[in-house]
Amino acid sequence: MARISRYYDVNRDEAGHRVLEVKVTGFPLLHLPLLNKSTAFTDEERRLLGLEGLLPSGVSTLDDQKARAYARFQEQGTDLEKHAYLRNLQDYNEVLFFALLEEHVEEMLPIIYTPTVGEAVRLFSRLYRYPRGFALSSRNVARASELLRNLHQEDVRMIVATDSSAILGIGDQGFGGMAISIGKLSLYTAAGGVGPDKTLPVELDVGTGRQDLIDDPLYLGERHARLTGAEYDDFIEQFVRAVQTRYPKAIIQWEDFSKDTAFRVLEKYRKVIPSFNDDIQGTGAVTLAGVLRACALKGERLRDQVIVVHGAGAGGAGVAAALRDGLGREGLSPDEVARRVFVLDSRGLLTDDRSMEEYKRALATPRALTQGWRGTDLLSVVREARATVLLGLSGQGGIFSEEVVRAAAANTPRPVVFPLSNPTANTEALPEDILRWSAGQAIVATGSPFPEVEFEGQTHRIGQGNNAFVFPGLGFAAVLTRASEITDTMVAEAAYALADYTASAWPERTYPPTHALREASRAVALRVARQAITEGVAREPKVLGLDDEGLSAFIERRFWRPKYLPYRTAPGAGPDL
Ligand SMILES: NC(=O)c1ccc[n+]([C@@H]2O[C@H](COP(=O)([O-])OP(=O)(O)OC[C@H]3O[C@@H](n4cnc5c(N)ncnc54)[C@H](O)[C@@H]3O)[C@@H](O)[C@H]2O)c1
Ligand SMILES: O=C(O)C[C@H](O)C(=O)O
Ligand SMILES: [Mn+2]
Repeated sequence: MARISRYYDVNRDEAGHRVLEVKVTGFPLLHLPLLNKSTAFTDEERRLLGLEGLLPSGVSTLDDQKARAYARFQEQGTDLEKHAYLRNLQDYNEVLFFALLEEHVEEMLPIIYTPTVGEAVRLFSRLYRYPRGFALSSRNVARASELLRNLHQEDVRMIVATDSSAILGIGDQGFGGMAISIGKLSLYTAAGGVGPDKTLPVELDVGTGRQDLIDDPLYLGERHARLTGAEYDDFIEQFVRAVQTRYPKAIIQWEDFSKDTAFRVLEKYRKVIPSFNDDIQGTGAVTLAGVLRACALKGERLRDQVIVVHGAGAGGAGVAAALRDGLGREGLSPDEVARRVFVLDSRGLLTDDRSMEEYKRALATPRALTQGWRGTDLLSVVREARATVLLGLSGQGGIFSEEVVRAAAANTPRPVVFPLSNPTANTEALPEDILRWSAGQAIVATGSPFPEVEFEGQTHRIGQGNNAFVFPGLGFAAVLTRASEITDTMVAEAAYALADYTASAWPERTYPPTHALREASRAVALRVARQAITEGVAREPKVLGLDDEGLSAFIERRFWRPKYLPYRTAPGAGPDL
């Protein structure tokens, strides 16, 4: 049996039930978040594990503990305090943290994830309390393999790694990006079924371009400019090689790399180690899914739309590529596709006669198409191209102005407007404004959560178009099938799986409600796993011969759930560390 951790393993008892065999007892056992049941240790476990006298005599159930923790959660004054409270709980007792999250996912998702996680990133060095994850820096990267051996986990399967160069829409955050890696992995466990013992958040601390961080005496990261060029490339290379050695079954999700590194790192490593870029590919898939749903809601097809993507970084380019692919699948030729998707960066429309970064070239509009246009700024493009779909990935709060939204509404009875930038302050337009400017006709989804909008007696639900609906299922499928590679077709399958799931379970909506995140992720995981098997990239022998029912049952069985297992000591366990 594969070992799970230096401190424990899961085994079967005589009756065949799962039991956790600990190699640590006494006080340290109460300080390992993956092992600590705190007040839920039974009297017998307390006796056996040297815990008597270390805990109050009352024994709580997990439900009691949840009730206690939820009451404390509610007493926290601000969202940031709630975030800190939940993060402390996670670092104290992970089963309890995930059990609580499971019960209150709609309420707690915006606290552990977007938008509050953005504040936690900004204030990371100030909020810091307990160690979590793996911090690689320019100072220690040469010894990456050796340092990975300091981690107690023996079988990490899912890594989220950031270099913090473009966190959400708030830019370079130095070491603080670690909070994003942690938040994404919490969703992997809560929604994607990957056990917390199999996840590893990573901060690739290559320095920061922020002088204010370098000058901050409390800053916890490396105090030097970002590595670039060969130094940067070597850093990533050493990280990847070390992961391959220590955790050969691991998958990497690249997160919040700025456009300057995101495409390069993805392309260099996607065939070296199973990996994907969440901002490029996850966002592409989630946006395609939402636009497909929006089209269905208005009784049209994707191929009928003219799409403007505002922002051409990792997110924008990924979204444009996914929509182009979607249009191709509906039968449009490459020429026709080029007339349907218009991408803008900070200098306006990408046209093929312009200078631009290499990765943008494939998304550029032929100059000839813009003949006679009055301009190539956002408003002009919406007007001249007669855009029906407006997708915001520029991180520029408020840039979808009244004029822009009205221009889109003039092109079609039901414009689709998705301001997808995070966190909340970076949203390109507020849902209530979009609905007002479009006389209640727009179909709106946002990257950060927004409450529903009442407009002229109608209630409009605002879907959350966030890659959270894609990455947990996509990554989980790759883990379960031990995919050798995460292919573009697997990512596309995630988009169609999400759209189909939403159509059947939430037919009135663009995206499922967040309390259905886990169900949505399972639907995504099933289809992606099937695609991996069909394409021959699945390496897990147990999934190869399975039909859909068998595959679904396999996913269900492997889905980690927060509950306490009975404990016993492993043979040879010491009294403490
Ligand atoms: N909803 C989601 O799931 C999701 C996923 C990924 C990214 N995003 C959001 O997209 C935004 C960008 O993220 P990214 O990862 O692409 O960052 P990035 O740094 O890779 O790219 C940012 C891009 O924004 C564009 N931009 C900047 N100023 C602009 C302006 N004034 N006009 C037009 N374009 C401008 C540029 O093209 C730039 O390349 C962020 O706010 C992020 O939160 C949302
Ligand atoms: O983190 C999110 O909420 C989504 C996305 O990955 C982003 O960078 O904005
Ligand atoms: Mn991101």
